[in-house]
Amino acid sequence: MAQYTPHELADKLKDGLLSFPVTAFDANLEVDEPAYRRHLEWQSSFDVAGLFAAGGTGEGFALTAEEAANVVRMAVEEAGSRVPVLASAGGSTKQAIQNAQDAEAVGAEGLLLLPPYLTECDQDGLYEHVSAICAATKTGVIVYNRANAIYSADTVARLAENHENFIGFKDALGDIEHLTKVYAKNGDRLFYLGGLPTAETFALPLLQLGMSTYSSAMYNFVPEFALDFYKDVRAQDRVAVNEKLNRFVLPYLDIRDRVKGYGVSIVKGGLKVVGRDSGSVRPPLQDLTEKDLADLSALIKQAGIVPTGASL
Ligand SMILES: O=C([O-])C(=O)C[C@H](O)[C@@H](O)C(=O)[O-]
Repeated sequence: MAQYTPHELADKLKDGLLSFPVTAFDANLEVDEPAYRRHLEWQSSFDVAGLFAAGGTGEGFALTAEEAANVVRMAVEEAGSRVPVLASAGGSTKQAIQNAQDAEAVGAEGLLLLPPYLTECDQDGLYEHVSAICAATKTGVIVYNRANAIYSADTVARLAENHENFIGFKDALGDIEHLTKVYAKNGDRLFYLGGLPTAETFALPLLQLGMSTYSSAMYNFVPEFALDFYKDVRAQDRVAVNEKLNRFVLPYLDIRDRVKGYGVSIVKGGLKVVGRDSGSVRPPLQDLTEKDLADLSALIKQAGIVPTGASL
């Protein structure tokens, strides 16, 4: 049973950092329940505003619907009393409705709606797709603006007008003109979150466009650093943000960009480095090579951001 109304949820999420926990796998690449629960316990022990289970960093794209529902259930059981847990929904409209209802049944407070799979779509079709999902759940729905699902300012406004539980707009496109139009038209009716890969990189400029928060993948393995970064962003402390970009985030991008799909693999690599192994990534992703892992380890150490209690 949800503890927040959709609007209470939006209020909570918009003013804090958002965690997208990895899904732990064992040596056979099956979901590793104990390791996942340990990770959730750690992730929810800090001051984050929301925890999105089985998202992109959680390899939701590599989970079956049953696995995803199970992962969300564990997240609610483990962390739900401390921080609101949200789930992902994707695929066909019917599949996304099923994901939404599975998530609601296990106590998720909200939903991140991923783009439909393997097709093009235009505004009326997107409107119908999102409308059907909003109508099928009482929980808050956030659309993910990326790939084939680019929501115009008018479509966002139409959804907001017709669905009370439509609460948020997450962006992974980074088109300034588009974001300006969406925010200018919809203002505080929604909350806005940045979701470009390694969201810290863009966090300060996007704040000016109304995006008061973002999904932090690196929060998984350096939570204290990620939270400090978010504080600096919200304080609009450009000097502090730049210092952290130079000390860790930008050199981190250099390792992340060595192989396609490393955006997730590097997060699991970071967890290995800090002694909180969550296993390998599932195909089609690949684990960091030994050299890349060693470089990441050296960078975390050199940046002086080893999490409390860990030793490298
Ligand atoms: O679904 C997800 O994991 C994401 O939103 C992508 C990442 O969290 C992205 O924002 C990042 O890499 O920081």
